[in-house]
Amino acid sequence: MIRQLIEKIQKTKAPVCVGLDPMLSYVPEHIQAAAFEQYGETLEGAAEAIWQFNREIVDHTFDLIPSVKPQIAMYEQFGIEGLKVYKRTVDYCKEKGLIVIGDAKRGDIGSTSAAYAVGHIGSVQVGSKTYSGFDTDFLTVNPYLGTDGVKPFVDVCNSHDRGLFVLVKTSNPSSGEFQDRLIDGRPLYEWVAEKVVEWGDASMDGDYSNVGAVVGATYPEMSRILRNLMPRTYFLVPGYGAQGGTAEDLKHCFNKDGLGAIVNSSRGIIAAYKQEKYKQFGPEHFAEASRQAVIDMVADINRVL
Ligand SMILES: O=C(O)c1cc(=O)[nH]c(=O)n1[C@@H]1O[C@H](COP(=O)(O)O)[C@@H](O)[C@H]1O
Repeated sequence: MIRQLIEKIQKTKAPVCVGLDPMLSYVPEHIQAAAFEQYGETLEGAAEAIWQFNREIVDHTFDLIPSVKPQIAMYEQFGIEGLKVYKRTVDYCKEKGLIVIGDAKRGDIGSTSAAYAVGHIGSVQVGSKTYSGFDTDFLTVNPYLGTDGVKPFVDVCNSHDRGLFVLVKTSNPSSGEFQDRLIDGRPLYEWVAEKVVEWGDASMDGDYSNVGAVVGATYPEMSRILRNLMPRTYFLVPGYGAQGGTAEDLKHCFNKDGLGAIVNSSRGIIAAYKQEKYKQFGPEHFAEASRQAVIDMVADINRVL
């Protein structure tokens, strides 16, 4: 699967991923009003509004980008109606030729991880039939439970040619609280990085492994160390834009060939029309603002590669 992602990155010349993290407050009034008119101010109405919002953003950006990353929490807040829109969004993006990174940060004891893996990137047996529940191409995974919590994801990844991005050094302000703690003289994120390499050894797909790593854009010095420790691991890099990460901060995430990382921006793209820089588009043309924000992000990143 990583091979397909890389091919799309090369074709679009855009090592970026649009984060489909819709909050209702980002959805322009006219879309909310139409959805509420149809379904009332209900969870269904909210879900319809975020679906219409997502669809327009995807329609205005799919030709520029290789991938999207829907964050499942934004859908789960609307319960089952939200989850239906998560799935609808995944399917729509795949129809448009995009690689879909499901951001669910799953990880549990082995048997539970196996069920998560089946539901998100694998397939489930129902009598004589098999079904792929969410059917995303990649899934984000939390490695806190250790090898037996991660292995079921790797197994499904190998059997279904899918990919993972395992949390190694996250972008948030408190990420150092545990991740930077020294164990036998080395920070925890380095120990995790070595495990990610080990877990991914049997999942090579071309020059890179299907088992990737999440490395936040907000800690550039650490990304330099991690790039050296994990030369054949693809990085999913969140934290650009809304969290303060800049193009300069991303340099170390990439290998010399310009590959090795895909940079996510969610709010910076989907809520671009709310920023001063893109205000001229107005809420009616929010998706055009998102398109311009993608064009600007790609140019900004390519400038430092
Ligand atoms: O796994 C992730 O994608 C992730 C890891 C991390 O370290 N930091 C991080 O922000 N994310 C996700 O990346 C997205 C960032 O959103 P923006 O800050 O709006 O660009 C959200 O969906 C986060 O859940």
